[in-house]
Amino acid sequence: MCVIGCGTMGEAIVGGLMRAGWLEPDRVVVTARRASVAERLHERLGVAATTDNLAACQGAQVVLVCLKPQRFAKILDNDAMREALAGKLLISIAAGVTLSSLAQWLPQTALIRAMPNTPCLIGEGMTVLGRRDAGPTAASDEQLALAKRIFDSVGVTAEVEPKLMDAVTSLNGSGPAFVYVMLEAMADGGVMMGLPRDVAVTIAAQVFRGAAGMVLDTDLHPAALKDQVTTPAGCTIAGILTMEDGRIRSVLARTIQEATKVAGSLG
Ligand SMILES: NC(=O)C1=CN([C@@H]2O[C@H](COP(=O)(O)OP(=O)(O)OC[C@H]3O[C@@H](n4cnc5c(N)ncnc54)[C@H](O)[C@@H]3O)[C@@H](O)[C@H]2O)C=CC1
Ligand SMILES: O=C(O)[C@@H]1CCC=N1
Repeated sequence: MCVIGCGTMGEAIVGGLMRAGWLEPDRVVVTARRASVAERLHERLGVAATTDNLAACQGAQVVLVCLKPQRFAKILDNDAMREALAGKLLISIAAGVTLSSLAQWLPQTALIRAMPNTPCLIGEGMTVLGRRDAGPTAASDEQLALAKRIFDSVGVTAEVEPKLMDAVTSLNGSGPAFVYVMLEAMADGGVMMGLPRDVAVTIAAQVFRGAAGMVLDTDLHPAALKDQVTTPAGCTIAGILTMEDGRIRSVLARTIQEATKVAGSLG
């Protein structure tokens, strides 16, 4: 396997794969733009690291591209790369780089788009996969299963139609940042009411973790879970009405809508 552009996300995924025992260090090569960065990656991850993207792709069966969207064309759209990647599986995690663009550059490569998020770093990621259902660049069921195994090692995976990748880029890829803003704001409220900052942040983070677990581990709708907390004439409903006065639901939903629009323009 090779990881082209091994930055924040690439390192999270490679680290997760090795921790899960899924990938031996001698089975992966990672790339970076600068030799000093490659050297540091080699030291941190214990894997081969190079600045030579072409050689890395030539020696790999599976190629995970973790470059920023604007770097894709320069690195992938050339004959040497087309030849190196023909008949192989390429998985791109970039926002906004469509399967159509990838197929134009690499018409003989099996292609999968994946949208992971930074909690992959701690094995709590969510990754959403998309592939074309026909044509020379459509990944096979076996290739999709392989991609799923890769990302299952750093969290949970799901599949959507390719046309929904911008929506999952926003909800899933950007989602952690939106949660951090909400978490920080709730902790600020605790600080305002006298809690020490570290205590407030720990409580807020555990509230998000616990509440998310309740949604995932029970069959209950979020609204039913909210009702469990909301004592008549109690403090929770007082807080919820304040949230609704601030139009928090439409603000959050529109956040996903706006980020989806921008995600679609990044490729
Ligand atoms: N950061 C996030 O939360 C998420 C990012 N993504 C997508 O993942 C991709 C990577 O994002 P990050 O890891 O955050 O970015 P990053 O900037 O940390 O990683 C990109 C890496 O590419 C390397 N690079 C640049 N030019 C290169 C070249 N010519 N050859 C080889 N390597 C080169 C850089 O050294 C850098 O380490 C982006 O396309 C982004 O849309 C997807 C989901 C979540
Ligand atoms: O903000 C971005 O463009 C990237 C894609 C998803 C998360 N971060």
